[in-house]
Amino acid sequence: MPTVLSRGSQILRPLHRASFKQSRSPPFCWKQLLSMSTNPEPLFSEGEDHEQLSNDAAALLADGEWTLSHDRKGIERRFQFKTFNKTWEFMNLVAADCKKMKHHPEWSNIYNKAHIRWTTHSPIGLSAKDIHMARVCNAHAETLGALPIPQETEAGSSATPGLEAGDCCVPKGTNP
Ligand SMILES: C[C@H](O)[C@H](O)[C@H]1CNC2=NC(N)=NC(=O)C2=N1
Repeated sequence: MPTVLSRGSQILRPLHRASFKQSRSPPFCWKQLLSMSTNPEPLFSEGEDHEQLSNDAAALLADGEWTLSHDRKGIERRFQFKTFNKTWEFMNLVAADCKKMKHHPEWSNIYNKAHIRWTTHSPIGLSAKDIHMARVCNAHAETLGALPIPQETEAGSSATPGLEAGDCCVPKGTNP
């Protein structure tokens, strides 16, 4: 047993020294890191008008309903309706516009909720088509009387937002 311990400490010592040296000179700018974490910019698809898209994205994200995805390559929003039928109707309307635009969402549905993420796969990133389709979703949701959803706090939002299993299984009336 003592042999194992002394072998272990021999291995650890040089590693400790190396990591101490590295921690004395941070390889990034703290100011830049702070601004990225508080107000991250989307990663736009190549070939897009970044200035125009940046303004459009900022306008869309302003009220907090659409949020920037964690990888910054897309935008996402949760919709909620009174019934499953309304939710399905909403998804059908969006699907018809996807066909026209030749642009498709990453989405999921549980009962009366739909989670939609718009991102462009080729070229990768956020594009004008994503912004356009997000607006299309907003318009259809309004027409169908989407319900307001309480906004999640920063601490409460999950790394992979969407719908949780069991989201449909709450007693009637307690659903937010
Ligand atoms: C040929 C066709 O237009 C492309 O494959 C489309 C289809 N739908 C798409 N949808 C999304 N979200 N991103 C794309 O890059 C994409 N490409």
